[in-house]
Amino acid sequence: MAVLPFVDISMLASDSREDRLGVARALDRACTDAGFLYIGGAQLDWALFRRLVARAEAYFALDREVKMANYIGHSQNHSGYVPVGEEQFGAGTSDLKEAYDVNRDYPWPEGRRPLLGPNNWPQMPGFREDVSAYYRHLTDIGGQIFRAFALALGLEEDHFDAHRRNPPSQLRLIHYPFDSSAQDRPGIGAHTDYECFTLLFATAAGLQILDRKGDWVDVPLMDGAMIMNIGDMMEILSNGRYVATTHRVKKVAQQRYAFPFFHACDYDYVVAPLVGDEAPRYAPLKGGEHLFNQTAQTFAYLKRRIAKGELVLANAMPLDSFGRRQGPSGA
Ligand SMILES: O=C(O)CCC(=O)C(=O)O
Ligand SMILES: [Fe+2]
Repeated sequence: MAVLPFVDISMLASDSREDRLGVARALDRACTDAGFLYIGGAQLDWALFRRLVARAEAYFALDREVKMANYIGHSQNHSGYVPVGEEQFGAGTSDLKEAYDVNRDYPWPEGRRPLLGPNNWPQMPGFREDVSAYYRHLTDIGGQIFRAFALALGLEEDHFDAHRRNPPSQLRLIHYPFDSSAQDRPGIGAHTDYECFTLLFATAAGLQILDRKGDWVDVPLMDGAMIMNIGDMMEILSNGRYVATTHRVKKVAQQRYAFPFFHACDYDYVVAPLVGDEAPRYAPLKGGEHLFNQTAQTFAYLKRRIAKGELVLANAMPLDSFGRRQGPSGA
């Protein structure tokens, strides 16, 4: 079992800079030591979480044909239903999970990007409203945490605000079905998250992280807390001070729902180390491009577009370019 640090972010909502700095220091320590942590705080609205679970349960219980009407492979900006088998992390293995993916709902024609456009919503009363309310809530919490990271990295507190006007942050509703015959398939293969940081809420244990020794360890759920982890882009921004920890969901022994929210900066924001006069250890990359390139390497519909020559990736990096390398037990 992993023993992860816990950070209470309540004081990020305080008017006192000293209070906010206190949280920033705790966050800095936790991210330097572990890269995976629990966060709790008075600003987390648990009623929104419960409504999200109820919507997910109702949605995933629909027939496959109904869900396929919103197949993500029909969308132009990566939003919609992800059937079992669509995502492949390792060669020859596909994840045993289905999902519904939404982005920032961006209706305007100007400024669209491969991961920024209008969301694809299912015909299910209340789904759009509750998922959007959760999305807005997590966007607010994420904004507070971005400001704490700015303080932790010695930047102006509002440093990231100007780079987060329309970030293509993704919210995934993931359902890992119970299947007793599939114990050896990964729920989700080993990976790092691509964005700055992820806030995860899940209904059951199952997540594992790769520790410093190269062993997979279980991450237990903690009551009243979300799980947070560093992604590739924060590893770059912090010049490796925080590391994107490799994780997976292994051998699902019970039905499970998980809701990761991946906090990104604007699509065109160039992600480069932001730490003073230290020598940069990472080459800059375009945030949205990295996110889309990594996504295109795991989703079957995007791989098909690449194979047909409809989609050409620029500057794509291997999937395991960040974080600690895979442990001895494999994916
Ligand atoms: O299901 C989980 O707990 C984690 C999911 C995850 O790692 C991801 O979607 O990137
Ligand atoms: Fe992940």
